[in-house]
Amino acid sequence: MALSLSRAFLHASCKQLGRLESAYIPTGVRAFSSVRPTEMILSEKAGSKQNVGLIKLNRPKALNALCDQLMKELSQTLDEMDKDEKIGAIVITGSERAFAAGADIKEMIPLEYPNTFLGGFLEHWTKVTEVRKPVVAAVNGFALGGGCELALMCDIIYAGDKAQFGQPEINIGTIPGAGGSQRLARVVGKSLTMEMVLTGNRITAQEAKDAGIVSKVFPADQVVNEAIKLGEKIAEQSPLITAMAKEVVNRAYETTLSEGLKVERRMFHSTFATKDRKEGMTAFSEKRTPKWSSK
Ligand SMILES: CCCCCCC[C@H](O)CC(=O)SCCNC(=O)CCNC(=O)[C@H](O)C(C)(C)COP(=O)([O-])OP(=O)([O-])OC[C@H]1O[C@@H](n2cnc3c(N)ncnc32)[C@H](O)[C@@H]1OP(=O)([O-])[O-]
Repeated sequence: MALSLSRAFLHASCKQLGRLESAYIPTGVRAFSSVRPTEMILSEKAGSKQNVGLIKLNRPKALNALCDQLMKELSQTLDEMDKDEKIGAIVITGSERAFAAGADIKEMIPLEYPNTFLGGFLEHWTKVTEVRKPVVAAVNGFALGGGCELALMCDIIYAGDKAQFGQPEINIGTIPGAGGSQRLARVVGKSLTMEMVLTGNRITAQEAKDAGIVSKVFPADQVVNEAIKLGEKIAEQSPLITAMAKEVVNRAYETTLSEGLKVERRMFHSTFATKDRKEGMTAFSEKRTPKWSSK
C-alpha cells in the first residue's frame, strides 16, 4: 500500500516537473517529428534510407533529468526500435544544453531505503544495455550522474565540444547507482574514476576523449548528424553479423581475457554457419557490394 501510494505520488510529481512546452529542436540538426505519443522523448527514423532510429530526450526544463516516466518511454521506444527490421542502429541524444543532468533529484527526495530495495528502484532503467542493435550516444552539454551512466551504457559515444561528463552524486549525499563506479572504472581506470566519484569534478569532451570514454568530438551543432552518419554506416552491414560483433565486444567488459578470447573464437566460427559470411567473402572476390540476408 505504502509503496503503491508513493509510486503514484512520484509519477504525478514527475509529470508536473517535466511538463513540456514544445519540442526543442537543436540548431543545425534536422527537425525531429514525434512518431508516437510519448511526452518526454521524441523519436523518428533518420538517415537517407530511414534506417537509423533517432531518440531525443526531451525534458528541457529539467535538463533531461531522468525520471521514471522518461525512462519508461525510453525503454519502450528502444524495444520497438530493436524489433523494427528497417532500423539498423539507434542514436540517443538530448539537447545542446544537456544530454541528461542525472537521475531526477526531486523525484528521489521522498524515497526511503525499503522503497528503493523492495521496489527495485533503477532495475528497469537498463534497457539500453539489452538492445541487440548498436546504440550511439550523441552527447551535448551536461552528461552528469545517471546522464553519464546512460551514455556509458551505449556502445559508442560521440560528443559535442562543449559536453561535460561527471558523476556528482557525492555532492547530494549519494553515490553512482547505474554503473558510474563500475563501467567508468573499466573504461578509464581507477584514478580518474575515483577523482570523479569522490569529488564530483566534471571533465570536458576532450578529456573524455583522451580518457577513452568518447570516440570522437565534433562542434556541438554537428554531433547528432555525425552520429546519424555513423548509424547509417553501421546499418549497411549485415544485421546478424553486427549483433554478433556487438555481443562479443561487450563480453570484453564482463569476463576474463581467456574466457573472452574463447567466446570470440566460437563466435567467429559461428559466422561460418551464416549465409552472410559466405556472401560477404564472395562479394569481395567478385568486386561487388554484398547483399545481406541476415541468414
Ligand atoms: C540510465 C539510468 C540512469 C540511472 C541513474 C542512477 C542513479 C544516478 O547514479 C544518481 C544520479 O544521477 S543523482 C543526480 C546527479 N546529477 C546532479 O547532481 C546534477 C544536478 N544538477 C546540477 O548540478 C545543475 O542543474 C547543472 C550543473 C546541471 C546545471 O546548472 P544550471 O545551468 O545552473 O541550471 P539549473 O538552474 O541548476 O537547472 C535547470 C533546471 O533543471 C533542474 N535540474 C537539473 N538537474 C536536475 C536533476 N538531476 N534532477 C532534477 N532536476 C534537475 C533544476 O532543478 C532546474 O529546475 P528549476 O525548476 O528551475 O529549479
